[in-house]
Amino acid sequence: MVTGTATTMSKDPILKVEHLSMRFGGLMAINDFSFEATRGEITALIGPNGAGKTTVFNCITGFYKPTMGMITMRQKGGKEFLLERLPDFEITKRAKVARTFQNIRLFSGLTVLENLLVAQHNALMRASGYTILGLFGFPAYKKASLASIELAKYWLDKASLTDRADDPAGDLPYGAQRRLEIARAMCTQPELLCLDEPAAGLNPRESLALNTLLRDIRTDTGTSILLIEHDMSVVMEISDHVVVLEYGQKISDGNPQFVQNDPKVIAAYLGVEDDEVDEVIAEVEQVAATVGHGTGSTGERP
Ligand SMILES: Nc1ncnc2c1ncn2[C@@H]1O[C@H](COP(=O)(O)OP(=O)(O)OP(=O)(O)O)[C@@H](O)[C@H]1O
Repeated sequence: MVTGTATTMSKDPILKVEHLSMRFGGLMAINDFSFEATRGEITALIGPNGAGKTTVFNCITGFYKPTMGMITMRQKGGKEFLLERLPDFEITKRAKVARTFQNIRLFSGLTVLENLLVAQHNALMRASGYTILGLFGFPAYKKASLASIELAKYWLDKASLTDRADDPAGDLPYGAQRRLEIARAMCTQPELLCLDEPAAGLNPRESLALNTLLRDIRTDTGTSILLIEHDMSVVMEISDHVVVLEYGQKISDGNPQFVQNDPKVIAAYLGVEDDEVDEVIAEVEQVAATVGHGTGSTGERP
């Protein structure tokens, strides 16, 4: 029995991906993929290795131009941007979509605080009127400069990094670097934050700190989050909505409980055919019972 709810249409979508396809030579990495992310929610994009998750992210954030399809970002005020038509820097600046990468990309020689200030470069340059004189004379620049420090301090605190503010970013432990990357992305004041495997390589304590930071971002700022994640404990604990990809196609879409119990998802992760799922689960339960680790199963499909 599959419990939970499948997703239909979102009432207030911040992101709509429609019929997205991406071809690399002879390989169709993404094939007619559609989903919606709801404003103010955490949406997780999951799937086995090579399913196409990063390719979808790269299409949304302008690193790849999709072969086909439409990606619509709808801001709070109702303004819409077709992301597949914007250059990547405009996707951050105008559409207000920020992202982090699978491999951490901080300015490791700059301090933690400086990393957060660099992220606000665009706003500061605008306030300077794009002139050297502006930097020294414009009251607007001074005001913007103070505001940027306040914003950096806010995110230092949220990411539990205030005591490391003056240390080089490269000296931070791995988990703290991940939180700094997210804090830096938040300093661009995005409406949609895209995180590529934020929990990769984290220990359980760092994973908990990450979950807290992501929940705070959603609750305190209303920023919508789209994340790719392999760590199922993170996905199940913090996501409102989960979309599953396999071989570039959507195989499931719903709340975490629905997706976790969907035989198609179980089959994809076990690497078996859909109709073999019951058989495999029965075998696993039998082995668990034999070695004395009962699964506590009621006999229903998990
Ligand atoms: N630039 C590229 N050129 C050619 N093939 C690519 C390119 N980028 C991705 N691919 C291929 O597209 C498919 C999907 O890759 P992608 O990295 O999007 O998957 P993924 O789900 O993010 O995988 P993982 O979980 O391992 O990071 C893979 O077969 C990959 O080899």
